[in-house]
Amino acid sequence: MSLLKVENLTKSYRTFNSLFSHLSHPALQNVSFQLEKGESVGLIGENGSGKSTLARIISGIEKADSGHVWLNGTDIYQRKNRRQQISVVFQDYFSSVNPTMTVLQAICEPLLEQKQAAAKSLEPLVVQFLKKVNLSTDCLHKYIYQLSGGQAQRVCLCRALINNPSLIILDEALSSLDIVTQVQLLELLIELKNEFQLSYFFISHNIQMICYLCERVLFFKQGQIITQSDIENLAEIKSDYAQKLIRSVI
Ligand SMILES: Nc1ncnc2c1ncn2[C@@H]1O[C@H](COP(=O)(O)OP(=O)(O)OP(=O)(O)O)[C@@H](O)[C@H]1O
Repeated sequence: MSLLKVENLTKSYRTFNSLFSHLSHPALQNVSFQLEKGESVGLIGENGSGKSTLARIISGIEKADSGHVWLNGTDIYQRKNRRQQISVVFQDYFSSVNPTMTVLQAICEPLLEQKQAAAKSLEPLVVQFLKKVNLSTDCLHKYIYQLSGGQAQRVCLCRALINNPSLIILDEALSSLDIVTQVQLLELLIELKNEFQLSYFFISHNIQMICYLCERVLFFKQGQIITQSDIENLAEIKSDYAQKLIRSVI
């Protein structure tokens, strides 16, 4: 059984063009794909092609108009399944976590929503996770706004890991970091993947990062997967659109 099965997802947004009429704009059109346990899949596509909409729907933040998302054979809209098994890290770390929380509070928050526990009692666990993402325990009582971008994104990774998920969605999670920090975090993601048997759904405009982290890549255009390829066969891809996206970075 696949870890993730996405079946015929369709989503449209309404935009009002006057007080009384609206236009329906399709963001996703019959999107289907599967991701196996332990596999990491990249998603690349031009701006506005619907990548973040897909991420929000798979993670259960937003609902599709039609279609299904199955995780380990269970519908993700059953809240308890989603919360424990899918985590998301977004590009904008300062809006993903409340900047006035301490690192301890921010990392514990997903667990506190599930369990009746106090942040203090989870401190030893948080310290273990900080070590895993190479953050000093000196950070524990710092506020999020006092961290650098790279440190804040490591905190977001800790938050994502603490629920022991089987799938982490990374939506442009490294895009706003400098190249040195990007490479450090890519290496860290690979270590964490091996240690926790994770799968990643990695959304990026950068095919080089996708090649580094993933085994397969989906090419997205106007809300549809137009082609896909194993990373090792990328040179043989036929689609002009996919070739253009590959050439735009390499
Ligand atoms: N909440 C919303 N309300 C209305 N339209 C939306 C909403 N969210 C996204 N859209 C529209 O849906 C389309 C897909 O947007 P989305 O952000 O998913 O694309 P994307 O591929 O992630 O873009 P980018 O690479 O620029 O981040 C766009 O036309 C966008 O304007």
